Amino acid sequence: MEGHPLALHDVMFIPALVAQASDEQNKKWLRRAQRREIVGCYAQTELGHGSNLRKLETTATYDVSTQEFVLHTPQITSLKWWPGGLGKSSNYAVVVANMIVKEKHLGPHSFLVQLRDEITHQSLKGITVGDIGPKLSFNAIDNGFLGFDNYRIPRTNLLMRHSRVEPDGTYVKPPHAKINYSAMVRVRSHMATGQGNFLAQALTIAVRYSTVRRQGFIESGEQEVKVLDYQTQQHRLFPSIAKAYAFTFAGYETIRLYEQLLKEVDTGNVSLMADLHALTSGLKSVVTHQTAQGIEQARMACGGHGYSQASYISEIFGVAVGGCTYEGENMVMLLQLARYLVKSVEQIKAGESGKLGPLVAYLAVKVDGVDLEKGVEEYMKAFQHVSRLQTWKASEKFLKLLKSGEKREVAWNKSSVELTRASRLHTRLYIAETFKRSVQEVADPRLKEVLTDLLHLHVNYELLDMATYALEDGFLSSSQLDYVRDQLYFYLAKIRPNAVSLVDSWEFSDMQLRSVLGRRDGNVYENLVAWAKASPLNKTDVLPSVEKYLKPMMNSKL
Ligand SMILES: CCCCCCCC/C=C\CCCCCCCCCCCCCCCC(=O)SCCNC(=O)CCNC(=O)[C@H](O)C(C)(C)COP(=O)(O)OP(=O)(O)OC[C@H]1O[C@@H](n2cnc3c(N)ncnc32)[C@H](O)[C@@H]1OP(=O)(O)O
Ligand SMILES: Cc1cc2nc3c(=O)[nH]c(=O)nc-3n(C[C@H](O)[C@H](O)[C@H](O)COP(=O)(O)OP(=O)(O)OC[C@H]3O[C@@H](n4cnc5c(N)ncnc54)[C@H](O)[C@@H]3O)c2cc1C
Repeated sequence: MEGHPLALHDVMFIPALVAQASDEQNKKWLRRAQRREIVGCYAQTELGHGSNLRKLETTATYDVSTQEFVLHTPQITSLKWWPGGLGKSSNYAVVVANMIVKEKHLGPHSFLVQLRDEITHQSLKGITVGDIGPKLSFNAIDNGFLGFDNYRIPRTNLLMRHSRVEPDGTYVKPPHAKINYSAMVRVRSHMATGQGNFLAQALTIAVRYSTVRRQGFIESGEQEVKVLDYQTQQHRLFPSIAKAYAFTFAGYETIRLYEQLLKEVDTGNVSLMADLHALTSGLKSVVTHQTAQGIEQARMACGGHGYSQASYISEIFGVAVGGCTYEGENMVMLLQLARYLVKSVEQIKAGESGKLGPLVAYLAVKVDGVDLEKGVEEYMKAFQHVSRLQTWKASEKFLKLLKSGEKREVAWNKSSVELTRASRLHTRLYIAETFKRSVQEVADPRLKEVLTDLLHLHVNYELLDMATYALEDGFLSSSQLDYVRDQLYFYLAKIRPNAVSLVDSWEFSDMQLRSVLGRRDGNVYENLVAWAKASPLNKTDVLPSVEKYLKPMMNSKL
């Protein structure tokens, strides 16, 4: 759970080679990487810049006389900082640097760079590399720093699948300006399933424990109730169970789209890039945020024992919450999706609705009201309405500021909170729609019934959560919201008998969960005592600190 020093080798180094190195280059490097003869990482972020890639400072200047690139770290803020596995484990890196050819700055490009000797593992001359120190979590990964002192690499180490520098310095442009960002898009495409998995782990622990823990009464009776029978406990946990499934379904779709994109790009078709970038930017942001919230609620749902490391939920939280930052800070990525939404509104205003992609076509179609009692389809229309309303509102605000003479960037900044709200609503609509579609495709009728209950829970929970938007223009009435509330409570109770099966179906082993509270056999109390007894503080009855500090204090006459 704390990560693995080779994680980035698999998650980013190899995928960057697959997507960005030419076939010829990969004949040389990929097999070696796959066999782990060389170990690599993805070195992009710098001490001074992570979000704004166009301002990366590491330079790769082409020297036509030797046909080499000279990598250099001009100042302290240009040090690579954060890359996982960079500090100690990797002997190679895909380094993203600002490429300069014939004095022309050509923007961020990726290079394969050897950092350490393959035999001794010592860092090479011209390379400064090390670990950045302990972090909130992921402490089994050596996130590192890296500096170059006019370090030379062959021209052929520029990853040349999509763009090239010829020996004479002629630059051949890629088919899409952002094609070198593909390793990031890949990770973002995988993050919804990865985060769904973290959420699922925390929920398995909390739900299982909530059937072991008995405290208080609902009706006066002989035995105290399992805390899972409290409506508040169900409200805390069950909507997150639905989300863990929803995120997984949405993630399957983005992974499939990424694979499709890879194939299409190889045939020169880059049309999917903008759509997938917008989609994964929003999805990674919403999913990581909601996952972190869900895990924290799962911890609190375990009361005092949730706070103990024996629950293991704090570890899961630490790792999962990193996703709000890595692969693009969430606000920054929500604003990337917002660009796409605003452009869509501009297209509609220009009478070009026909050109809108399928995920944003709803922005052009107004709906006057919904009859929620007719079922999930009507909820989708309500989600579309709130997303459309907010997207138009935020876009109009931005466009009005522009018209009033504000500079584009200033107008954008002044509209950015509203824009991020639009991005979240659009993404939540996407999640609900993929959830609905995925459940419709389930063949087993009993499984479909349980998942349909979860879907109903999800849409009612979500609509209530975004109710202010729907009330704002009178789209939903307060009696409709009462209906949504009643439905929510109905589905909480309906899901209760299946809650343990729903989390058990994820099939985490005790070894994976590492949680005393979430044990499959439910023997929580005996094992909490055993876990406490194993604490290093309990190795001796009396600690050395008694003689050293406590006694002098207790015996002091002052
Ligand atoms: C839960 C973890 C899951 C991870 C799983 C990964 C997959 C693994 C699979 C299986 C393995 C499972 C095992 C899991 C084990 C887990 C182990 C631990 C994993 C830890 C992983 C940690 C990895 C972390 C790595 C990193 O963080 S790398 C660094 C990431 N950095 C960023 O993301 C930087 C963010 N910034 C940017 O991307 C860019 O700066 C920007 C914000 C996009 C802006 O770029 P730029 O300035 O160049 O462009 P703009 O001017 O803003 O826009 C101009 C137009 O370009 C369009 N655009 C931008 N980007 C793209 C793109 N990528 N594609 C297409 N188009 C793009 C933009 O939309 C603009 O268009 P316009 O039309 O509006 O003009
Ligand atoms: C666990 C972990 C693993 C990582 N692994 C890697 C790795 O393997 N390789 C790698 O290269 N990097 C890695 N990183 C770095 C990571 O990708 C960056 O930290 C991340 O992209 C955020 O960039 P930043 O640190 O520059 O944040 P900043 O941009 O400095 O963010 C600070 C604040 O500024 C705000 N902000 C910044 N720009 C804007 C804007 N335009 N509009 C509005 N608000 C803005 C942000 O929203 C945030 O609130 C990792 C980071 C972490 C935490």
